Order: sequence, then C-alpha cells, then structure tokens
Amino acid sequence: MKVTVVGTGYVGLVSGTCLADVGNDVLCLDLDTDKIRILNEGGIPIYEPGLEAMVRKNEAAGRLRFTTDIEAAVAHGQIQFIAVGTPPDEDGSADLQYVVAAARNIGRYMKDYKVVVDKSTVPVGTADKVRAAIAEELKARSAGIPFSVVSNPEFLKEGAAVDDFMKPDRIVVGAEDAKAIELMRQLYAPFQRNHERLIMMDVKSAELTKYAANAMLATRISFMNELANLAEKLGADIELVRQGIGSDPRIGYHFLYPGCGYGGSCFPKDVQALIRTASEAGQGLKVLQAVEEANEAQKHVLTQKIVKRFGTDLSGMTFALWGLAFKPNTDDMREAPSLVLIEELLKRGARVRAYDPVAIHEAKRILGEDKRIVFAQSPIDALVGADTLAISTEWKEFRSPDWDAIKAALKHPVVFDGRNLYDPQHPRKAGLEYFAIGRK
Ligand SMILES: NC(=O)c1ccc[n+]([C@@H]2O[C@H](COP(=O)([O-])OP(=O)(O)OC[C@H]3O[C@@H](n4cnc5c(N)ncnc54)[C@H](O)[C@@H]3O)[C@@H](O)[C@H]2O)c1
Ligand SMILES: O=c1ccn([C@@H]2O[C@H](COP(=O)(O)OP(=O)(O)O[C@H]3O[C@H](CO)[C@@H](O)[C@H](O)[C@H]3O)[C@@H](O)[C@H]2O)c(=O)[nH]1
Repeated sequence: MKVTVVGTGYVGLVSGTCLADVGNDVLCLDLDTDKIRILNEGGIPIYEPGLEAMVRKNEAAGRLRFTTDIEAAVAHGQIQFIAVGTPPDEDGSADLQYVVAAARNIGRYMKDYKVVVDKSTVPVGTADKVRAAIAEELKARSAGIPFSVVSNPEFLKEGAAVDDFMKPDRIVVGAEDAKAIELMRQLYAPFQRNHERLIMMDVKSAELTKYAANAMLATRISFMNELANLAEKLGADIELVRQGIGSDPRIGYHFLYPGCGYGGSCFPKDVQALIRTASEAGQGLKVLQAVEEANEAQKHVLTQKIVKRFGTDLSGMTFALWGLAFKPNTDDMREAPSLVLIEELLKRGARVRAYDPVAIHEAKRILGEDKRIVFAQSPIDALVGADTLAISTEWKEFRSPDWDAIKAALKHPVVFDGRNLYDPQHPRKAGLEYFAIGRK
C-alpha cells in the first residue's frame, strides 16, 4: 500500500520504517530540513536500537523515502499518517498546532480519497478538528473530495520502539466508516498473522485509550515511588515489597520499579494533558493530579539524600553521574530526572562529571557550554577526580560495576543510586556507603 507519514520524529520514523519493512511503499515527510538531509545522506537523527539498519535496508529496496516536499507527500499515500509532536501548551493541554497544520496541508493538496490517520497522542475530539481543518481547505478550493479520519494511537516505548511496532500487544484503531476500517485492517494484516491484535472502536474511545494507558502506567510508578519513600522511613525494603506484590497476577511486575521519577516525552505531558481535558469537561482527576505532584517531588529525592549526607553547600565537590537519558537505550533527554539533579547540584556549587552511553551529544545540546559539567568517556572515566557517584539511568552497562575500583577512585566513597540497580550488600561489602530509593 502507498503510505505517507507526516512527521519523521521518533514515532514517524519508526512507524514509516516498520510499515516499509512489511512491503508498503512509504514516503516520510518532515518540515525539519536538517532531519531529512541527515536521513537522505545515510545518517539517522535519533538513536533507537535496530532502527538504522532497518532504514537502510528499506531505503535500498526503494520502499522508504524521505522528503520535505509537502505536495509530493500528500500525493503519495492513500493512507496519510499524522505523527507530529503534540507538546504541552502553557496550561498543560496538548498543543495541536502541528497536527492541525499537517491536516491543513493534506486538505490543501489532496486530489483523491485519503484516510488521514492520527498517530500523534491527541485529546478526545481532535479527530473532529482534523476533519474540520481538511474540510475547510477543500472548501476553499471548491473541491468535494471524500476522506476519512481515523485515530490510531501509538504505544511504542523508546529504546524498544522497533520491536514494539513490529510485535505490538495491541493495535488500537478508532474508525467509523467501512472504507477506512477495511483499509486499516489491510494495512495492519501483516502484524497480526498469529494473533488478533486489532482492537476496533469509535474514534473518541481510541483517543482516550492512549491517555488512559500512559496515565495508568505513570500512576503505578508514582504509587511505588511514594511507597518506597515510606518504606525507607519505616525500615522496610521496597524491593522485597515489589516482589511481594508483583507476584500477584492481578498486579504483575511491570512498571513497579521505584526510582528518581519518570521522565520522557510522554508520561509527564500526557498526564498533564489528561488532567486538563478532564478539567475542561468539568471533572477533576484527583488521583492523576497526585501522580504528577508525586513525580515532581520524586525527581528531587536524590538531591535530598545528597544534602542530608553532605549538607546544602556542595561547593568544591565533584559528582560523578552515570546516566543522562530519561531511560536506557535512548538518547532522549526530554524531562529526564538527570536534568533536575544536575541543576540542583550546580545550584549548590558542585561540579558534575557525567557519562551516558549515547546521550552525551544530546546533553551538550541541551545544557550548552558549561565549565562545571564535564562529559566522560566511560563509567570509570566519570569517577576520575570525583568525590562521589550518583546514578540516574538504569543502563545495563552500570549493573555489574567493579566496586573496589569505585571505592579506590572516589574521594568520598558514597553511591546515590536513583534506580535501585544493586544489592546494597555489594557496595557496602566493598566499603562504600550506599543510598538507594526505599532500600534498607
Ligand atoms: N516518542 C514516543 O515514544 C512516543 C510514543 C507514542 C506516541 N508518541 C506521540 O507521537 C507524537 C510524535 O512524537 P515524537 O516523539 O515522534 O515527536 P518528535 O518531536 O520526535 O517528532 C515530530 C516531528 O514532526 C515534525 N513536524 C511538525 N510539524 C510538521 C508538519 N506540519 N509536517 C511535517 N512534519 C512536521 C517535526 O519537525 C518533528 O520532526 C506525539 O504526539 C507523541 O506524544 C510519542
Ligand atoms: O517501573 C518503571 C518503569 C518506568 N519508569 C520510568 O518511566 C519513564 C518512562 O518509561 P517508558 O514507559 O519505558 O518509556 P517511554 O518511551 O516514555 O514510553 C511510554 O510513553 C510512550 C509515549 O506515549 C508510550 O507509547 C509507551 O507505551 C509508554 O511506556 C522512564 O523515565 C522510566 O525510567 C520507572 O520509573 N519505573
């Protein structure tokens, strides 16, 4: 099938590439000329395991192309995915300007029937706005061309995006006319050969499903983070509690890991946007409001532990920091807890010597030139000249460290672990002080 993907970011690039991989003819559009230039010159603008090889393979096969030409992109696909950003507006609601602009472009240039599929995360009612924007453009040029608008939210996780797209737990499609439903079934047929994964519903329910999923996952994390803080006060160990409750199949083990807060481009903004949608509908979401507050507080928990141990004035101290990305296997630093920690440390006069396997270039872009922050070449290099070590991302390569080498390198042998990566006995046996989240 001929598919156009509007927006070649995390979601657009992964979706376009995976759809090309099952044989579709995909054209990806972005207005960011740098992004498209990088892709057309054989590079890749984001780090996502497995993606680059897949992009090159499908490009070579002639099934995947990248363009900044809006008219050509609209002409190409009968199916037009909208996968542009929906960042938070000042009041927390989702800013729909990019979605509406993409819809307008489709309306402006379409010459035949299109299924416009909204893959961006958007509030309930957005499909109506997309429909209205397209209809207005068609009317302006007196063109009576039929089109359908479908909601198809994306559930991929960064760092596992290719796998999530190729082997989805479910594919939610909100569609209300027979032609669009048939085309969406055809498009997703290769992804559900052995299991029925398509969940068809009305458009509004599909739009809400996306927010409900992220809000539920964020709720589990904030719940566990608050319990971890409590466990610490009561002398219990949250890791044992986690195992104790996760073994109940009604609860399960996923998304119960306490830490220094959730980050990323989705949970923080989607929780806020859902709260906003609810308040516009005249309803409070008390649980979700607490989820957000708890997460904001949790991003300061490592700093609080550091201040408790070393005092409020950290001038003259250097903190080795392992992990900058908001989670492992990505270079994305949007809303990363590491950014809060770095800001807090610098504010108190400390310096930072940070290491991340892939996010250093992104950290340099966000943090700019600052002599107080040095980027190290390896985890061990980050310890050189450092007083103590803090950890904010659960990268695999941090999981089995040489505690004796860490002890020897640090001026103050103290470790602040924001991701509960270790059995506390191991660093302690090596003579280190060890602080984690809700651990004994
Ligand atoms: N990142 C994720 O893991 C993830 C997962 C599921 C859903 N989502 C949702 O998907 C959407 C996209 O997220 P993302 O992380 O891919 O964003 P992103 O910022 O990485 O990419 C969006 C891209 O859209 C481009 N763009 C904006 N307006 C455009 C237009 N009119 N025409 C063409 N291109 C345009 C931008 O230049 C940018 O490259 C958001 O709504 C997000 O909430 C994200
Ligand atoms: O038990 C856990 C699990 C995650 N996290 C943190 O939560 C954040 C988000 O992690 P994750 O959900 O793995 O990453 P995202 O790529 O942001 O994916 C979420 O957001 C996407 C965008 O909407 C959705 O598509 C995905 O289904 C949803 O998991 C990260 O900071 C993690 O460190 C925890 O603190 N504890």
